[in-house]
Amino acid sequence: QPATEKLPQSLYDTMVAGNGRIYPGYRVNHTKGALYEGTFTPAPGAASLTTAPHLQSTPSTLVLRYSDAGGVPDVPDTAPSSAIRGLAFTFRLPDGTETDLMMINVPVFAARTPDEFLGLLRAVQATKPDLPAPTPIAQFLGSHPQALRFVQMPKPVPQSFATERFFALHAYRLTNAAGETRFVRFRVVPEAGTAYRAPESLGGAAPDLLFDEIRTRVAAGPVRYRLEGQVAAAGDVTNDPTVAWPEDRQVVELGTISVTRAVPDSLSAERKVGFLPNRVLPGLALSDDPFLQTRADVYAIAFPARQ
Ligand code: HEM
Repeated sequence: QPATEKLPQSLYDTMVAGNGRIYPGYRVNHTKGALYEGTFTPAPGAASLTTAPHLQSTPSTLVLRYSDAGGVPDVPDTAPSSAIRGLAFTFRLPDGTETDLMMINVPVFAARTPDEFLGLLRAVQATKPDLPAPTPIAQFLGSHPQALRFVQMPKPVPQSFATERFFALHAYRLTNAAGETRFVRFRVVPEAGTAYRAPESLGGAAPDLLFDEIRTRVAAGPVRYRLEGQVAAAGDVTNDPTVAWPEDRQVVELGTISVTRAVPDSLSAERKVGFLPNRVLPGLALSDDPFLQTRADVYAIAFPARQ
């Protein structure tokens, strides 16, 4: 990468190029999605970790968007390129204060740094059908075990967006009223439990299987998730989202997410909505994970480009 090249712009441009064509008004990644509303009620233990206002006692309203990764608006939900799914939230307090959380349905990422992620995107794009082995992507995966593990990780199609777990991946730095600071990774666990579809059940599945399902489910009653914070122990890595923290780390229940309503005319509504991994509030700060700032810089390019 030449020194003059700006990383966020390169990431954005490379994603656009990877899509092969532009869908005006749509996101360049997580293009297929749907907007919902709901509420968040903090759990009593949340304030032990942070003074962030949405994690005290006042409920927030939520705007949230379910998505399939990839750059194609009408991709089938069962396509391999849709296997990474997103869930992004804006929490809005009664005084208008806002904070966001962005999650995907895998607990670790494919790249250790944004620069390495750019390398992965470029290796994918440089791999043309008739190239001799080893192809650029095979070479990349051969020299980046975290990326190989990400590619090989099982990513079954969930029964529903309501039976999937989601992870914010990057550590955040939380400070409580006593001034104690801890690193936390947020995740969301479905109240219905996790449930996945058998691959042999997917033949002939409707292209909008999961988006149709969640609309019907929410219309019948609220869909609930638990927001949890996994708390780092001393020495746990906070700047690399490919490194999972051991599962025996303390997990604090932070509150209940209730998805209550599909936003009518989601397609035009979601265009005006954007989420940012660095939209934080006092008591909740970024860690030293370089993705948080670089991603925010990429999203700040992507949002105006689709208005
Ligand atoms: C350097 C790495 C990454 C790049 C370049 C990138 C880029 C993008 C872009 C350009 C969009 C569309 C944004 C918009 O138009 O508003 C997007 C959406 C999204 N990204 Fe990333 N992303 C990266 C890493 C991640 C990670 C690690 C996560 C998970 C924690 C994530 C979760 C999401 C979600 C959930 C959306 C959809 C947001 C929505 O529904 O509006 N991304 N990403």
